[in-house]
Formats: sequence, structure tokens, C-alpha cells
Amino acid sequence: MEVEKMDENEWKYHGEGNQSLVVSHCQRCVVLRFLKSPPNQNKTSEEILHHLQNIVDFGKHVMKQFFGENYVHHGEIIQLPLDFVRQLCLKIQPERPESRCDKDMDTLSGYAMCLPNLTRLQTYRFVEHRPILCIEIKPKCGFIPFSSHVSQEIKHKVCRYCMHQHLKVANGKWKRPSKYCPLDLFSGNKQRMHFALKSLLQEPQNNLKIFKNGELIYGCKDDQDCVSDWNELARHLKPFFFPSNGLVSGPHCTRTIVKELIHVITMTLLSSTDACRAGDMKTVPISQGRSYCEASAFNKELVRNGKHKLESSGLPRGCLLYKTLQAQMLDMLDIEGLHPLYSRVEQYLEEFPEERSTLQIDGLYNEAFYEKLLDLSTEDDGTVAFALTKVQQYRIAMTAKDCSLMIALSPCLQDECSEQRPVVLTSKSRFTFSVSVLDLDLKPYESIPHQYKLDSEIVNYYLKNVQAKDDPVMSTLFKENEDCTLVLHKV
Ligand SMILES: O=P(O)(O)O[C@@H]1[C@@H](OP(=O)(O)O)[C@H](OP(=O)(O)O)[C@H](O)[C@H](OP(=O)(O)O)[C@H]1OP(=O)(O)O
Ligand SMILES: Nc1ncnc2c1ncn2[C@@H]1O[C@H](COP(=O)(O)OP(=O)(O)OP(=O)(O)O)[C@@H](O)[C@H]1O
Repeated sequence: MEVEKMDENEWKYHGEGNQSLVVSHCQRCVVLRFLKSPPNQNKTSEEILHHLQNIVDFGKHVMKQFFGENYVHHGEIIQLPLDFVRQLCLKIQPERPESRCDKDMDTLSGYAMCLPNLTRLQTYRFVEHRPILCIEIKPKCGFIPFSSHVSQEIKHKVCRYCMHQHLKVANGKWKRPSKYCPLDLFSGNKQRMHFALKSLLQEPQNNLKIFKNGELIYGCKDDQDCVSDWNELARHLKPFFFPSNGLVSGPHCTRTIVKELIHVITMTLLSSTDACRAGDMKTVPISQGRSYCEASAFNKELVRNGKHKLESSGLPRGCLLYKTLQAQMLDMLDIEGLHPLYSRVEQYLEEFPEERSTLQIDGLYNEAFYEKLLDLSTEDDGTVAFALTKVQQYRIAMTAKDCSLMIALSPCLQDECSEQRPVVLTSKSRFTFSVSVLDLDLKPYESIPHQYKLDSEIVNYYLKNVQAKDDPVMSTLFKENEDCTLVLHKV
């Protein structure tokens, strides 16, 4: 990219999260990713550069090992003319959702990350401008904690996502709870996966987005502005799934197209298209812990129908969901077991602050950092080294619990499909596809106390407001606890 000739008119607003803002090039398949920060808390250019360097190094040296070379696009740092960045920021400001405007895009350093545009990534090398469909899923945590440090029994039964939904609705983040449960998606069982994906399509929240030729056609632009019109979605998807237009319109057509879409997503998520170094490293047997969540609507439906055995077919070892889950499961102790170890590291750092860089708390995220993560022992020998390893593994797990999976699909004819490219078939069409993972920025060390607090807020809210209502005994117990006025009688 010729940075001297950058023109803001060639770029447009693409999307943003809590930490970064993304713009895409109008013609080429690249995006620029800028860091964001709260107003008046601007970092120096050196700090931004260091942060971005850490993100790139972490992707390159650590996450590629966990996920595989082809799934991770670590990108590169680019230095842009400040004038271009300022003009770009002004240009895109009206496009930004209000709920994200509590932070500003960094316009002072001139540094950004340059990445392939995964919503337009051509899966078929020889033909350009082929229509392309991209599905982005933020699956969240796909397992129930198995750690003995967990203090509340409910955490062994109901997954964090399902519990958190209630708090989010109560806080006004979302209007309605979603029926999506990550344990269904990560089950490897096609029926459960279909249910999970259908639930995501019904209530996408910030867990599902669909792009057509790089444009968002389905999902939430803003917390309050969610597009979930299946007829409109089907209209967009019809040329992909029924290219010869052989399907009549109407609700039946919509349902058929959505079913085909769900089928394609399931097949691509279960496909194994890449090997990785950590492939042999089995963090935790998936059989450990419960493989279903009691709050899952799918599970409740089964119980209602008198069936009590929920199928979990297991994930194929090479697929992206499996790799994501393995990385998530580096959280072996749960935040409750991790927090005291964090305090141990903190205490050590208070005594020896100069050790912070040797301990690689804020980088360098190199090969040595990765090697230290491979020690999976949970036997605490009381050392700072043990505590630090668990803290770093927990940070990786948190990162994997918050990443997004991108599935890019482009239609191909039978004789066009090359053997090197994976293909997925539907009833009337075929697609070459690629899967990748994004937002692999390592979660900061400093966020651990917040995680600890949030965990107890989520669980306490659920116990008090949801489980207590389902369970009359619990309900009475909570009522008694709430009304515990002590009345003193004269004796
Ligand atoms: O804590 P969670 O599970 O609510 O996850 C946060 C996400 O909320 P979600 O529940 O997915 O809507 C949250 O997503 P939104 O900003 O709500 O879209 C962020 O991804 C946040 O990451 P960071 O701390 O900004 O790096 C995420 O925080 P981390 O916990 O990953 O740090
Ligand atoms: N390489 C890419 N290609 C296409 N789209 C991208 C790319 N990187 C990010 N995006 C889009 O921009 C959005 C925001 O990016 P990202 O998830 O990295 O932000 P974030 O602020 O780090 O997120 P979070 O809120 O989870 O911390 C993504 O949800 C995705 O839709």
C-alpha cells in the first residue's frame, strides 16, 4: 500500500468493537484496524505502537500455534499520514453506532493494523469479483467449568453465557434474551448445532453478523438497531443457494433458504482445513465437565419431551470450533481458582516491580512466551512461576472466549472447484470456503479483578432472579434472606 497516496474517500466505515474500529477499502480486499480509547485518555504514539506490535506478535507467535497457520491473519502495522487519519475519522463519524461512541478512534499516533478483509476474502484464487457471503460468529465460552475451585453449584450446571443473558437484559444491553447456548454450538451434534445457529439468527445480538460482498446484511449495527428479518435475509441469499431461481417465494422459501444456510455453516464449522502445532496438546479432555447446559432451550425441550440424554457427538479434532474450545479450556481453574494466583503475582510485582518485563506480563509475546504456556499441571507448588503460568493461560483462554469466527463462502461450479480448496455442498449449489478467526488480542493482565467481580455478579443475579423463580424452595430461601429484620422481644 502506498501510504503517501492515501485518500479517505477510498475507505469506508466497516465496523467496531469495544477496543478497535475497522474501515475497509472500497475496491481492494483490505481493512485498517485502529485502536480506540476513552476521550482524554489518549496514549502516546509509542504506547500505541507497542500495543499494536504486541497484537501482531501475539497472533504470529502464539495464536497461530493454537489455531493453525491458515486460520489466523496477524496482519502488519502501518504508519499513515496524520492528515489522512484525521479526515477518515471525520468521514466515518456519522456511521458509527451511538453505543460505541464512548470511545474515540486513535487519530494521534498515525499507526494502524492492515489486515485482509475477511468478509471479502476470495476463497477461489483465479476468479475475481465473484459474489461472496461471509458469516461472522462470536461463539463465546463453550464449556462448563469443571474446576473444584468453583464455589457455586449452579456454575457446574448452567453456562456463563446463558446466565449472563439475564443480567444483560436486566441492564438494558439487549431487549430480549437469546436462546443461543454456546454448549449446543460446540457439541458437534448436528441437531444441537442447528438449534444454536437458528437461535443466533433469531436474536443475533453481537454474536452473529452476515456480510454479502463485504456489506453487512444481517446482524446488529447498534445494540438498539438489530436486523432480524428472515424474509429480507432470504432475498439476499436466494441467488447463492438457488442460483437458477427454481424456488417459489413465501414463508416456505424463506425457511428452506435459512435451513440451507444453517447447514452450510454447520458443515464448514466442522470441517478440518488446517493443522496446528498445539494440535497434539490436549488441554483438557472434552469429556470432563458437563457437556450440556441446563438452561439451554434445546435441553429444556428434550426434558419436556421426557428425554434426558443430550447427545454430544464431539468435535472433529482439526476443526476451528475444536481449536477454539481447546484454547478456551486453558482456563482450568476458573476465575475463582485463578484469582488467588493473580494476587500472588501481584504481591510479587509490588515487591519487585522491575521484574514485570522479565515475567512477560505486557509482552514480549514470542516463542518463549508460547513455550511456557504448554505446562498444563494444576498442582500448585506455591511458587510465583506456577501462578504466572496459570495467569497467562487464563488470559489466552479469555481471548479465545471472546474471539470471532469468520466463514467466507463463494459459489463455484462443479468443474471449477480445485482439489486444494475445501468445498461444501447444498441441495442446489456448491461453495468453496475458508474459515478464519479474528479479534485475537490478548486480554490484559489488569482485567482479572474485573473478571472476578463480573463472575460473581452474573452468578448472584441468576441465583436471585432466575433460579429462585424456577425453584420454589430457593425462592422462599431468598425471600427469607431479604426480609431478615431482627425483631427483639422482651423476655
Ligand atoms: O465479559 P464478557 O463475556 O461480557 O465479554 C465482553 C464482550 O461482551 P459480550 O458479553 O460478548 O457482549 C464485549 O463485547 P461488546 O463490547 O459488548 O460487543 C467485549 O468484547 C469485551 O472485550 P474487551 O474487554 O473490550 O476486550 C468482552 O470482555 P472480556 O471479558 O472478554 O474482557
Ligand atoms: N480483518 C477483518 N476483516 C473483516 N472484518 C473485520 C476484520 N477485523 C475486524 N472486522 C470487523 O470489525 C468488527 C470489530 O473488530 P474487532 O472484533 O477486532 O473489534 P474489537 O474492538 O477488538 O472487539 P471486542 O469488542 O470483542 O473487543 C468485527 O466484529 C468484524 O465485523
